[in-house]
Amino acid sequence: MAEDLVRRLAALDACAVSDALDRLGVTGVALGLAPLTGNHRIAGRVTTVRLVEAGEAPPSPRHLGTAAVEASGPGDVIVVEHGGRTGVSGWGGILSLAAAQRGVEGVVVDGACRDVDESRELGLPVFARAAVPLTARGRVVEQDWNIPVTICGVAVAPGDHVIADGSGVVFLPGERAEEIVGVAERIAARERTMAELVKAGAPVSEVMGAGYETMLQENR
Ligand SMILES: O=C([O-])CC(=O)C(=O)O
Ligand SMILES: [Mg+2]
Repeated sequence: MAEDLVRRLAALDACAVSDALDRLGVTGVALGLAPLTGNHRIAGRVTTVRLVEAGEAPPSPRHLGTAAVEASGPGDVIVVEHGGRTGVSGWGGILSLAAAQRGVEGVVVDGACRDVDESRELGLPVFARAAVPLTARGRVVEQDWNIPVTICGVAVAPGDHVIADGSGVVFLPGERAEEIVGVAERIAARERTMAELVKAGAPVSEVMGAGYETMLQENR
């Protein structure tokens, strides 16, 4: 069931899901993140990590993110609350290697990451605010993982779903994911029909007429 939902979500894109959120009046678009490792689309269930400034949490005997990596696999996306920090990395290449080995779908960081070239070569998609060479060590630490976090102002909990592509990152609250995916599928189907009409020579002013302007207000 959960796997089926991830498969259906992965067949969509961030814009169709964003439109579904608009239609349903649900918050979930995380503004300010972009794919740093190439053109990817990822979708999956959320595993969370929260980072804080070193000194705000007891020193840890393990590097940030490692527990989340070891608990994750195919169908999972690791989501790192990094407070929007762009001056220090909240994710790196050895973490990406371990995540790729486990089949993790990708990583979302609300802040900067490093070793971007390594992650790209591994084919491990990383969405973040920026790239920076500065290590996390001595600067930020993991305060906790598998807990509710805030990503670009959006409340995100373990078990929520996420889709990310070249247009950005969109979260689907756990209890509404099925409903949101259903609405997004209908929006995507309608857009496919519109694209076919444009390819067949229909005027775009008609295809994207009043029906397009109001389609996110309709209750169907
Ligand atoms: O030290 C760090 O920030 C983490 C790092 O480079 C890696 O995971 O390769
Ligand atoms: Mg490294």
